[in-house]
Amino acid sequence: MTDLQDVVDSVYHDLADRIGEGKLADYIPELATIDPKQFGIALVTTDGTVHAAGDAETSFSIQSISKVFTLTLALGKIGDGLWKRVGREPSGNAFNSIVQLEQEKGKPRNPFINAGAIAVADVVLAGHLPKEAIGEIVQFIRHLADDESIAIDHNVARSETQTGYRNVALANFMRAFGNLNHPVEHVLGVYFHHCAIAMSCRQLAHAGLYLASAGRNPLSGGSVVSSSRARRINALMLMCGHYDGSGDFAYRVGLPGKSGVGGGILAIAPGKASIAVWSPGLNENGNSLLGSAALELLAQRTGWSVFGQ
Ligand SMILES: NC(=O)CC[C@H](N)C(=O)O
Repeated sequence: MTDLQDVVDSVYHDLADRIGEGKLADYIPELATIDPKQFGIALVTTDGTVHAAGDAETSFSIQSISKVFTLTLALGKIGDGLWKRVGREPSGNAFNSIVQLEQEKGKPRNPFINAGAIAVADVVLAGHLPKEAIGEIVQFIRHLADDESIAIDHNVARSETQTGYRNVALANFMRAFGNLNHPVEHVLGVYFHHCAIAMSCRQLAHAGLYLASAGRNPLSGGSVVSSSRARRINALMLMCGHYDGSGDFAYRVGLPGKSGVGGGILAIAPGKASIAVWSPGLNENGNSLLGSAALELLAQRTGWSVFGQ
């Protein structure tokens, strides 16, 4: 099968019977109110052509997928200095685990587990008020997606601020080790708000295009990062983007990917396309169940795994 729209349609069609499978991320009360029977796919090729199916225009909470964009901003600010604060190794633990943080003296394993993303938020916050840092992140994502309508879902941000006790614990732990430079409430304000950004699959696939195009975003026109930085962000997504499910995702899909507990996944086929899938039901690792299945079929049918056909 060569026509990409046919591939996207066939993936949607073959999984349509399973829409609604998986478990909502009910530890964030606002996410427990989402209708689980939704499923969207959007694929944007490096020349900007869009192929979509299902609920590809419906906004959802991008949650941890936002960590790809905050990592990109933090690397832009302090470059390799970031790696003094955050590691580059898979954690083999759940996204909100605290166990390694004590053994490794407050240095999170990677920028995609919650602790690592909280340290990244601290870097983005430097020299700003929290609302300025949040504004910078939203503006960056709007620029990448070439879409000014992208915004924060304030109900989700409030819900997480009220119930994010584990993140408060992680942040305090890092602050005790001297790995946060700003007050915990400020850093978490930035973190909770960037996790609460709402986007559709189509917007998200657009925003990720720089990672598929050697650091350039053909839609917004310019260079976002160098090609070597894009390659490295992809490497981190491949190794760490699905937490303790990263090995399984690499085995089944073979593409750099970043999941979020809102049920979205951004996957990158370098040189070919940026792909966003969304279905709110999660598997046991907190990754979209149908979204992972969709990417597995898509990778099979396009032959796009980074490990060869
Ligand atoms: N894996 C995720 O998407 C987790 C992000 C969520 N905001 C949290 O901190 O728990």
